[in-house]
Amino acid sequence: MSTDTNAASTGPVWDWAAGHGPVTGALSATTGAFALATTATATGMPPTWALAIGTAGAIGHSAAGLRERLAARTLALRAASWLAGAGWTTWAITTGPLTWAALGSLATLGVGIGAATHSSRLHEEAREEEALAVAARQVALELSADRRAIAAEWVDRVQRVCGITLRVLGVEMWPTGTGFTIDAELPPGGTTYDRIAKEAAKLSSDARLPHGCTATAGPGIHQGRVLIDVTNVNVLEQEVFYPSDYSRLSIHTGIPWGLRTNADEIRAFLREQCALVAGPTGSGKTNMVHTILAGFARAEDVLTWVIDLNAGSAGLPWARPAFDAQGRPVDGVRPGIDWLAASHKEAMVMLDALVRVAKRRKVAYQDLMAQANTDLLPISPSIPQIMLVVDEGAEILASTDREIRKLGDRILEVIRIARAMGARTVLTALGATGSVLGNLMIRREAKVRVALTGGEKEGMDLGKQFPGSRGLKPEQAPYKGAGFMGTPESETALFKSWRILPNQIRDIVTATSDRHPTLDGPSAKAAGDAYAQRWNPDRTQWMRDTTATPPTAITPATTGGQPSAGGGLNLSALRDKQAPASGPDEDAVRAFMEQIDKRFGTTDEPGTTRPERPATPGLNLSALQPGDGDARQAALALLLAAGPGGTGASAIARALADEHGTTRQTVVGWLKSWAEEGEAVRIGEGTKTRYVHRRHAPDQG
Ligand SMILES: Nc1ncnc2c1ncn2[C@@H]1O[C@H](COP(=O)(O)OP(=O)(O)OP(=O)(O)O)[C@@H](O)[C@H]1O
Repeated sequence: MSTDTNAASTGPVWDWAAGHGPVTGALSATTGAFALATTATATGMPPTWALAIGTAGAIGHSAAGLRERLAARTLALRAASWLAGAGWTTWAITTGPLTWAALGSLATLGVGIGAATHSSRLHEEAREEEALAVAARQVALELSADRRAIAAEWVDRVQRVCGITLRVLGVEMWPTGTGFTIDAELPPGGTTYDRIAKEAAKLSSDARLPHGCTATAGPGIHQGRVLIDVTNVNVLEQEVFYPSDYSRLSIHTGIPWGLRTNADEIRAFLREQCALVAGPTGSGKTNMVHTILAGFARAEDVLTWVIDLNAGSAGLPWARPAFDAQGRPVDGVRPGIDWLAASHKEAMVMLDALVRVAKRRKVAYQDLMAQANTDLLPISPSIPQIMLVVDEGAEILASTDREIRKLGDRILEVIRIARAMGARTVLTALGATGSVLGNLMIRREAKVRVALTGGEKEGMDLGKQFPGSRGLKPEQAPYKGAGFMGTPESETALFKSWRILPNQIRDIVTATSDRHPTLDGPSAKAAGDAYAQRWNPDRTQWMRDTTATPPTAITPATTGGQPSAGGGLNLSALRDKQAPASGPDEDAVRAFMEQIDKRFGTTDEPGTTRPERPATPGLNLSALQPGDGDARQAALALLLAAGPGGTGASAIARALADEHGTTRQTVVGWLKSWAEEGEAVRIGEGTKTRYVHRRHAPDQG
């Protein structure tokens, strides 16, 4: 070890940049004065120079102190210190600094300066604290003036509209900035809060609240108090993105599904309940399914099995990032869902396995339940809940087609037998018509209900979907992703689902990969090979076959002579989804490619088309889909610019870090999905792995 290091580790550490305290300040002043006096005596300097220097110092420091707005007392002390030091130095130069009288008086001077500095510092600190307190009092005063104004306004309003005189005890402004709550005492004489509650619409109108905003009264801390929640910002109208906090959730803590009008999160508690999400085409139902899958992916004790006979589209974005172009698992990434069935056959295999799991759990966990003294299987990361999500599942249940009916029966069997054993369902429906809600099992077991209205009135029987809730009108939520939600824990009211885009789904898949549980031993055994092989590349070939749609032989049906929403069994697999040759997606992609071409000079020769671009919009273009973040697009541009040599995740992440704050892990996810989609080619292994854009890939010449 070097001596330098020793010295550094043992000696005091001086911070020459630090300001002076009472001790160092006094030391600095006295040693400075002493040094000047001895040097001046030795060199014969005129003593008046010291006095001139001291006076200049006193003036300079006072000016600086004034700029810092120091107290007059501190300024006087500083000036006095300079002048006293200068006086001593002048005297010492005249009489000789190396006498006992000179040294003694210098020491006394030092102690005096130190003590005075200490006291002036305390004074400065007290002044600063007082100034802060005055500012805080001022803010509080203004705030409470605001609250007083609100209180007075609402006392008048409730008097005018309901004929009740309230005494407001508090007004709490919501941290979300979207409204406030008034806590008030009802007048004596037996007035109840519901006399105000039933005038909600009139109060909202009297307050001139924007559309989608409400003034709702609820019970206070005792029966003589009322809480009035007033929203003044229309959350329903806004596009609110899924939160970027992917913290761990559990089936027991509830899974957030969206926002109330006061911007509070609303959670679905699905340990024992099933859910029904109804929404006509274009209401934002697919988006909502993704936010539901996002919540399940974040939970440490949930495995999600998805059935989507519409080409598996609800589950695909959650599965694909975990597999490469050949369908092999990608290291370190687990799919955000645990099983995906896009065909009738696979759905049947899945449902059979689920019924076997539920039955097996009943036997296998008898001891565990006896020990825990419960008849509900204790769900935990080691015995996870299985959430079966069936897109347009309600229409499957209502179908009269024999084959589809078999699927429907199995879904109903799961709903009927598996509550205690930890398997619940989330079914979506195009419309909450009588044919769906006529089913007793759904009515009884699926009490977590959502109706996405999007302003659609046809087939929207909100009274049937939310029995007991009066006055719900689709017109109240005429926005995509908005509607009503009610659960056994939370009254039916307006709600807005978050918006979620493909790049965020990929982020969530990556971020939650290490937290998904594995199916417990007895269940996995009961589920058998059908489950163990679910991600087998042969079974998932359809996911990579981007031009094929799994055939779904479903015949439109009528139920009890009544056509279901949209006219018969309107499964979207049957809808004409053939996109035009050039849709908005394709246009956006083309515009982006042109930008890249401009920047990197990669434009095709005039007259050449882009044969490698898939002709069908929406296929194999997710790398460039609009809505993907700037960072992702910038990453793609870098990949393209890297040419045939290619580049890697670290290099891209470094280049994006400053502007976009992108992490390497995120870039890894993008590169993997591009490789999988054929947008990029992976070359080399381990630390030598590089990615080359397909335009520069070796086989493209
Ligand atoms: N929560 C939301 N917030 C804002 N806009 C939304 C929300 N959900 C959906 N949208 C908008 O509505 C459009 C349609 O959404 P989505 O595809 O989810 O509807 P859908 O009901 O599933 O329709 P389809 O059955 O035709 O697929 C989206 O492209 C988006 O522009």
